Amino acid sequence: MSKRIDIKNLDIYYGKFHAVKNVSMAIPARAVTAFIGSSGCGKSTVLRTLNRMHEVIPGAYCTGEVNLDGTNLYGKGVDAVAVRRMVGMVFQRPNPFPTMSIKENVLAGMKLNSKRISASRQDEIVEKALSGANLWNEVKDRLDKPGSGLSGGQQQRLCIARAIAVEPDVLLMDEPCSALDPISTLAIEDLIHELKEKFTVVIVTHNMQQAQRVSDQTAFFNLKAVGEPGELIEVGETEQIFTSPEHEDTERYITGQFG
Ligand SMILES: Nc1ncnc2c1ncn2[C@@H]1O[C@H](COP(=O)(O)OP(=O)(O)OP(=O)(O)O)[C@@H](O)[C@H]1O
Repeated sequence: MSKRIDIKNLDIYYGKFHAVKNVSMAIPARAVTAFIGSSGCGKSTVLRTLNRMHEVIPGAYCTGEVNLDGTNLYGKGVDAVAVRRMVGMVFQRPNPFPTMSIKENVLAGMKLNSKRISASRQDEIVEKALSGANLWNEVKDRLDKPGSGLSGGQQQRLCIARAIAVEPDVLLMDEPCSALDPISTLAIEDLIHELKEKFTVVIVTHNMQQAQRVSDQTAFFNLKAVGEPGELIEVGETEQIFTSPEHEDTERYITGQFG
């Protein structure tokens, strides 16, 4: 569990559109890495290539390497479904399966991955994943009720439970708090602190305070002009990026002068 990622010379395209140019960076294990940058610079695009999720978009492809503890996720014979099991994802809007109970939602990924799980093992997995997502105490007495009956913040924690139930190595989060109120946001941020003990976490956020609160490392992406590909401008320890960035564009972005 918890593996490092090494991105090498990654270029990403949507058909003929070159969306992101030549990204190389390391993402350490057992740490939180934040992707920041103005709208359209390619943060979500890069995030999606870390578990080959961009491949569900017709025409989208990338070149270069994404190595998970040394294994290239784009190497010959590597199965995209197996990759998504190792590298889980949580989206902007909580998206529990509406017709499924809380318990079924947690087990949804497991059932896709393995044939039969005994009832007692299912109970263990559900309790462990919901506890890991800080939701167990709130839902343990209503596991058979629909997941869609929970509050927005609870639904997002349910989605995190669903993602961690399959015990991935990496957890990708694409603006996981953008649809949540401030209290639910703080609950998710606290949870992210705990998750990094077990998982490598990568989070896209527009919220500078959030990047500073939750991440150990920050990567700043930028776009020279509309129609140009997004680029990684700099990556470093979060404190350094926010106190003494090397690039003028980073300084302007974190001080709110553009974006
Ligand atoms: N499915 C898609 N098909 C075609 N182009 C896309 C697709 N998704 C994103 N793009 C384009 O790729 C570029 C990068 O988009 P992306 O969503 O990765 O940026 P972002 O930095 O995450 O933006 P935001 O902060 O607004 O979410 C943009 O020009 C966008 O229009």
